[in-house]
Amino acid sequence: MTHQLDLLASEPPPPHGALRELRAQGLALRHGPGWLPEADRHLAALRDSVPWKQERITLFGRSHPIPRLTCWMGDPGCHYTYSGVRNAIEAWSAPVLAIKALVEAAAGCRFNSLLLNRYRDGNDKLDWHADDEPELDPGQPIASLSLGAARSFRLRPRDPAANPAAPLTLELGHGDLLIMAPPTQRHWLHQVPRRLRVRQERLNLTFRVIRAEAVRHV
Ligand SMILES: O=C(O)CCC(=O)C(=O)O
Ligand SMILES: [Fe+2]
Repeated sequence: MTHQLDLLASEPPPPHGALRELRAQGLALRHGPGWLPEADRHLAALRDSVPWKQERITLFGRSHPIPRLTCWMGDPGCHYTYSGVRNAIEAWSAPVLAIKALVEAAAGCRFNSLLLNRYRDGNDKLDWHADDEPELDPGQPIASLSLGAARSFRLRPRDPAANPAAPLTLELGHGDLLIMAPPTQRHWLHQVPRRLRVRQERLNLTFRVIRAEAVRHV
């Protein structure tokens, strides 16, 4: 079922576990508010078990901590370079595999890698980008699962001159699933802006498919 974006505000929320479609030019999303069962238990398990890292990026010759904690997980060989950071791969852990199985069933796709982000409070953020790195398979969806504090997730067309669709903001809450299907990453950018009033932390898991040709067993 396809909805008009401007009708969404007047629609009742979808039943638990259902995904609503959001479409615009070059954009194909499916959003399930509160989709994950037992979200509290998953949040506690991930918070305590994931080997969170404080990565740094170098801008104009100066090194800065990135404004969130991260962890890269995946099948052996699924390396991924993100904002110039070549992440060490962690092996899949049991708490993550439990969520991965549910997300794969909903997305209809097998994921071989995952970026976990931990926004410690509303000061942590993620700037405008698309998940369009060359090692990612552009024909596969990216599935994003959120736990903890609700945060705004903004999307806008990459080239507003070519794409007149209006920017949109989703509030991604505890247990929400957001599937970003092709060609979303090609035509749209997304961000998680700072929200200084948010004191609680939020975890986000983006499941991805690294192209077979890019898997390197070194
Ligand atoms: O935290 C989010 O909701 C988005 C994360 C994201 O866009 C990414 O990891 O590439
Ligand atoms: Fe992203």
